Amino acid sequence: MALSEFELIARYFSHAGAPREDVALGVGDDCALLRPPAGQLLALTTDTMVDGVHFPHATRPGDLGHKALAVNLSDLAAMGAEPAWVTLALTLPAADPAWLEAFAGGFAALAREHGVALVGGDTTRGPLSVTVQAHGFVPPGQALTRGGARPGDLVYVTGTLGDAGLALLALRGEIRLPGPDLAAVRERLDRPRPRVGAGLALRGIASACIDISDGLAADLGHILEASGAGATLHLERLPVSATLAARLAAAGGWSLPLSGGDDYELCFTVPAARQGEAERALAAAGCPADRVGVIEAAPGLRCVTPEGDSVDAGRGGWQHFGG
Ligand SMILES: Nc1ncnc2c1ncn2[C@@H]1O[C@H](COP(=O)(O)OP(=O)(O)OP(=O)(O)O)[C@@H](O)[C@H]1O
Ligand SMILES: Cc1ncc(C[n+]2csc(CCOP(=O)(O)O)c2C)c(N)n1
Ligand SMILES: [Mg+2]
Ligand SMILES: [Mg+2]
Ligand SMILES: [Mg+2]
Repeated sequence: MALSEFELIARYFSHAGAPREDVALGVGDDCALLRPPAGQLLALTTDTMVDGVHFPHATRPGDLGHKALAVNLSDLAAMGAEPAWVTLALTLPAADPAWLEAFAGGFAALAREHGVALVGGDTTRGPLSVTVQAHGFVPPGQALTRGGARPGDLVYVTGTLGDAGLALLALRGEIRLPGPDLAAVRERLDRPRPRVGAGLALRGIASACIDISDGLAADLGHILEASGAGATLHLERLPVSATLAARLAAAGGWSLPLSGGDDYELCFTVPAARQGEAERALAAAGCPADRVGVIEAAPGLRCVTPEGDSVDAGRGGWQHFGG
């Protein structure tokens, strides 16, 4: 017997997250009823993923469930917010139990890892598309915004950049990778790890922060615009995996780390006087980070090589319109 819409919701999504005491009423009524903690700000964000646009059609459903949640937790991380609740709006071409089981499993595993409750959503038929809205908490005055970078601040990036873009090149047949390297970069594309702990550790230390979804050049560009500043990036300092480092020229030079996107790492700025504090806080959070540049008063992004040559970062980055 075919699964009805309400059986589908009850079976796969009524418990696809962590239980939380601040959820007075979760999945099943016209609204969820939630208890925001007294004295904290609610941080709220949403991102959509569309088949063939945000993920290759062949993406496994468990990976899609993970990634749709991960990209939203990444935005909470970028603000220094502590994740709490999420909603899930799903548009599905068909109600396939095996697909739903795997999708809900990937979603629930990451939700439980971060103590996040799935409190509601929507289910419709149509071309595959997944929208998550994530809610988190941050004390007043402690959110990491895009607008606080000042000349002299140091620019940092967590983890490594460009592997997700390399995976897309390989999946399109534009570059050949040995099996283990392909598996490693596909893991970065399909199962990004949102830097929630790093965002929390940077509260009260970073002067600005953003998560890297469209590419470092574009996303650092948002910090620069919001802060009314510019920056110089030292390309040789950009953190890349051994897999990407071994074939950087074949993969388009610095274009993947600068503009490949889908990295879900954090780019943040720190006043020079707080460099040690920032590096210790991130180390304690178990998050690698590299100092890649400096904020300057002159607007624009300048990318330089150790020889002093300038490289054009272009307008770069992932955009749905224009560009
Ligand atoms: N249709 C819209 N209506 C209102 N606000 C929007 C709309 N689309 C985007 N925004 C807002 O514009 C800002 C930038 O959105 P954007 O989606 O670029 O950020 P992001 O989620 O950090 O990046 P990405 O989508 O690449 O992960 C955010 O504050 C977002 O809430
Ligand atoms: C099939 C396929 N084509 C391209 C990409 C790359 N990509 C898609 S969306 C995005 C940035 C974030 O999007 P948004 O700004 O909408 O949140 C990036 C880097 C992909 N992952 N899969
Ligand atoms: Mg967005
Ligand atoms: Mg973001
Ligand atoms: Mg986002």
